[in-house]
Amino acid sequence: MIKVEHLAKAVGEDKNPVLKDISFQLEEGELVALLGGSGSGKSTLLRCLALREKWDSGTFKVDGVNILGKIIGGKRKIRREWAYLEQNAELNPNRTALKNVLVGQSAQTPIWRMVTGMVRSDDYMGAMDELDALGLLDKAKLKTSQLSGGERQRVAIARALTHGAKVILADEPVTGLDPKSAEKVMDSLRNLCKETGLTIVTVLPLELAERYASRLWVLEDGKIKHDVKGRRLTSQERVNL
Ligand SMILES: Nc1ncnc2c1ncn2[C@@H]1O[C@H](COP(=O)(O)OP(=O)(O)OP(=O)(O)O)[C@@H](O)[C@H]1O
Repeated sequence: MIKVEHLAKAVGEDKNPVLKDISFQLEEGELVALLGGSGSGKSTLLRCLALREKWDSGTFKVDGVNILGKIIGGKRKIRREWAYLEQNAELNPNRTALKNVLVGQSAQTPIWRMVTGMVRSDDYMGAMDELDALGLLDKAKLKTSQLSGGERQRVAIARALTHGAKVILADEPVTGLDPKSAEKVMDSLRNLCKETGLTIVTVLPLELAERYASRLWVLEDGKIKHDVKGRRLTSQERVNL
């Protein structure tokens, strides 16, 4: 269980208070869509949760562990078990999809493995399983430069899962994709949440958010103004989107 209370974050030289008071509780397997007008703080919130930004204030607990406390283990837990996918997934274009999955993000991969590209056979099987689950088995041996945008996004997701991600924070994972590819990515994500208990917080266009997310958060004035489960937004709730 993830519990955030009173997260605040001001950005830039003029200390613009983008996040003023963010509080929520999240259970395993939820797929949360972050909505809000341009500049409402969606990316800033994801970056704070990924510990890419220092929090000004607030408490952050995961399974009872105080993440921002003095014990180092809390932050390490997030770095090991959570994956942050930026808008354009960084993959090595000259390596195959499989190699990109195997020799993943620097924080999670031993340096010798990144340099040599060497892998163990159980890692190989694990990576093939994730590629299969994301509908990419037949693309495993292609270089990622030969894949479509949606396929590359799914490789990035497979990489996060292979490296043990329990939570994925994804900033606009389907932006720039054609509608069919976007649906494929969202289908994969929704299935993973349902079947494996993966938790996702992601920025999505409203139409896809309402179709695929189990929960909708509307950010406004530095707060989660609406927190909606199991239904679409009302016209009043979507007025500033
Ligand atoms: N490093 C920074 N320095 C100065 N201002 C920043 C910085 N990061 C974000 N901001 C500002 O904070 C506000 C929130 O930005 P953020 O990227 O979180 O919004 P967003 O909701 O993701 O926006 P969009 O939907 O347009 O991507 C914006 O006004 C942005 O200009």
